[in-house]
Amino acid sequence: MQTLLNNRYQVIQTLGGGGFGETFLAEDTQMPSKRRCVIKLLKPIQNNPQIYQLVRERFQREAAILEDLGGATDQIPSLYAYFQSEGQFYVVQELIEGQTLTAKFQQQGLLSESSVKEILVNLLPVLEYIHSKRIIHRDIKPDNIILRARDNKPVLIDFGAVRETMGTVLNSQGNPTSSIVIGTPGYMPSEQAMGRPVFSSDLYSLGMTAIYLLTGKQPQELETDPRTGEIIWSHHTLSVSPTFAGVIDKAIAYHPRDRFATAREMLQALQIGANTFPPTVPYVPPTVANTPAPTQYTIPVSPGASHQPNTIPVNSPPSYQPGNPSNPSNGQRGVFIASLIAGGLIGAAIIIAFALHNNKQPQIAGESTPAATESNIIRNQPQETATPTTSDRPSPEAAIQNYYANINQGQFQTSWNLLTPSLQNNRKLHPNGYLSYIDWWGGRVQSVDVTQVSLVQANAETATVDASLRYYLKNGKVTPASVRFSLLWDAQNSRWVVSDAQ
Ligand SMILES: Nc1ncnc2c1ncn2[C@@H]1O[C@H](COP(=O)(O)OP(=O)(O)OP(=O)(O)O)[C@@H](O)[C@H]1O
Repeated sequence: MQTLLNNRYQVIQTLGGGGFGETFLAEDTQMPSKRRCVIKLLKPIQNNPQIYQLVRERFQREAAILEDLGGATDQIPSLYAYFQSEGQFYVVQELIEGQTLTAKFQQQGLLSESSVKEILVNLLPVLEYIHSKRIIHRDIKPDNIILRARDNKPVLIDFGAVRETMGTVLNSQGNPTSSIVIGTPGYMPSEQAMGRPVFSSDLYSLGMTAIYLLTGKQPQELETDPRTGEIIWSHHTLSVSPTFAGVIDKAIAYHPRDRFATAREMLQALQIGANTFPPTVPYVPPTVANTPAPTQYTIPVSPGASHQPNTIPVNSPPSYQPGNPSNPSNGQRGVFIASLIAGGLIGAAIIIAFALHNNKQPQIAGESTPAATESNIIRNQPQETATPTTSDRPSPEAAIQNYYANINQGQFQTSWNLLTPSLQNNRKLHPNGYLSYIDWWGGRVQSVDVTQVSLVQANAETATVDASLRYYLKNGKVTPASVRFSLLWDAQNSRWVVSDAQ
């Protein structure tokens, strides 16, 4: 019989091993039940003091975290003991009987939306708790979540990578240094890869885990949108609702600022997001034609070379100058339109924006390019509104087209990010923020046709555009609308963003 570890633990089998250690299944011979446990051995490399120090810290950290956290929730293994023996470090912890999400996927293939949602809903409170302790897990991935056999609850393991945000490391000058990069490529967001994880880094990793379960694709196998940097994944699954996809998209947004700020927010989004909340705004369609919804509207979109990969709030928005109301005849359209706006403008003219932009053609008002002609772009006051310094910008009309093109392509996170924060936070339009937005655009609207776009005014910082839209709703109805958009020039990202719609 093998000697007992620490005179107490009988190793039964090896569960895994990595660069810094090994994990064993063992039996506690000093407990009456001979209960089984998991022992993690961390092996420092003796001749490398830096690594020795890192491993030692990792060991102590995992033990302390498990002691603190594991006692408070049963979805984190409890710490049973930790000890040092012959220069090696051991952590003894609760054995979670069940299978990792990786094993589950390998056994049963793709998981359904409802199964994945259940996992997220059950895991997010654990993350909320960890984050409330100012701890970032940093290595959430299918391998580190075990579905417990007895109740199917997800249990989070492997706390060797956690970073306590309070425990910033100081360098020799006494300045805080960024933490050592720990995490799994693909599952960790870019800020974490740069050594600066934030709480929403864990939400990103959880979102990537969900995508793996829904699509079977590892993060490296997924494409990204060259214009926005966002990950494109939903076409790999046929059975995910736009609302659920929207929640995951928000979790995995490239920039932390575009993600859910907290685990609770993401949890609420999942709980509310089951299409149970009312439409974005109450609306009565002005006219309804019973024409069938068209097949998926597709618009050629060229990657715009000058477009930055991500969304940054617009800097100091200039004050909005309302233009003349256009087509004021329809008294019902206000609220409806507002929701639309928020939702999505675009349709066809991306072509124009990019064609014009890429060709570096000066945007001479009144000059009609072939693309513009195709898209029925009209400029009402061409000579007066042209801005001499903005000749190589995308046109405001094209920005509106681009907005709706994103919606038609299901890129709701991207279109949402084309709204100014104040429009995003407009509770009349979006009572539940982004959730209301995706509920409307993803849940109820099949596509939007931009039948006409006309420039009302433009200067270096603001523009006003009138658009005629046609909404093809999922219930088969078709609803026309006229909307006046206010746009602001976002110099940082070289694009127009929508600040208002009426
Ligand atoms: N508390 C636990 N209960 C049940 N199984 C566990 C527990 N902790 C780890 N395991 C399993 O042991 C195996 C090894 O896990 P562990 O995460 O410790 O090592 P690793 O993944 O090889 O290394 P790393 O720490 O670098 O991620 C995995 O299959 C994991 O699911």
